[in-house]
Amino acid sequence: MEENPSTEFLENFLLNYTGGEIKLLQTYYNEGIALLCINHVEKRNAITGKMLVDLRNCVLELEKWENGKAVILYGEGIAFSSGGDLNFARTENNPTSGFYMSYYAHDTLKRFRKLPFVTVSLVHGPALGGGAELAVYSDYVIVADDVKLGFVHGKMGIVSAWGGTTRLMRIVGERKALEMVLTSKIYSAKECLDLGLAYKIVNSSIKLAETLNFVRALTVHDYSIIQSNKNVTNFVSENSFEKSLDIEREQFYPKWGSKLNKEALDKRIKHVQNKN
Ligand SMILES: CCC(=O)SCCNC(=O)CCNC(=O)[C@H](O)C(C)(C)COP(=O)(O)OP(=O)(O)OC[C@H]1O[C@@H](n2cnc3c(N)ncnc32)[C@H](O)[C@@H]1OP(=O)(O)O
Repeated sequence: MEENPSTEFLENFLLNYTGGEIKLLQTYYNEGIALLCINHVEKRNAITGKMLVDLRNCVLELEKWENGKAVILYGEGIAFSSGGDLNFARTENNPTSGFYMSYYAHDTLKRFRKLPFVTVSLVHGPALGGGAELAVYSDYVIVADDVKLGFVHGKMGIVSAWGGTTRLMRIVGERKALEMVLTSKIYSAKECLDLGLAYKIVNSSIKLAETLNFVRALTVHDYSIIQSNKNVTNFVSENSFEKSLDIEREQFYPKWGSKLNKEALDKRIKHVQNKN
């Protein structure tokens, strides 16, 4: 296994797994607000290798945005994200592939955390496994009233792949984070709010409009003020954050392709049952 794989090597590997896209929408750029859209609707916004590459390209583009103020990460269709693509999980079911995926995603998401903009995840419907991990990377998690959020990795014989436990602990504290990852429980909007994971609940039928209003209220000042404030808050404990991601990856990748993981992947997986 290459311990410091190049970006080019990792992208060639991940781009074998196509489907879906993550794209930047400039609809509200005039207000300093970017939309980062997860779109793989037919697979409940499962994140393919190609979508991890898309995400990185979006983050690289955002890094160049001089007068930006905020980014809203959201999912098209009826889910925020069903997590890592099970096609990739079943095909690349070995620790080396797990290491490569995790290494690449960590690097992208560390860059996302360092953006000098207010970041907000608008989370609705299922947000499971890697989907829950992506959700907690933002400064603020806004949940719609239909959210079903769960760190279901344990049920899959793995632990978090993309740094989600490190982020989760920072948001909800050690004991609540541990409870969430140890139980793999699926949380409702009210439970997310009570945990301190969600900052606000929005109505699922007008969720983007409500989230935009929340973001507008936070971004009334000039972009230079917002970015300076974000540069300060981003800096605080950055080193321990990055070190913790390294440890999280060391725990994750040997479990990718383990006996437990294989047994879970061999089953028909549905973490949330439809009511009808
Ligand atoms: C990074 C590590 C990780 O993320 S580990 C966690 C991986 N994620 C999962 O295990 C989620 C498994 N999926 C589910 O629990 C359900 O599909 C959820 C998301 C609750 C949606 O249920 P429901 O609305 O009834 O839809 P469904 O099950 O019929 O699925 C529709 C189609 O989407 C697919 N799908 C779903 N999740 C994934 C996924 N993670 N990767 C790839 N495909 C996924 C389903 O297989 C189904 O596809 P198809 O229509 O049968 O072709």
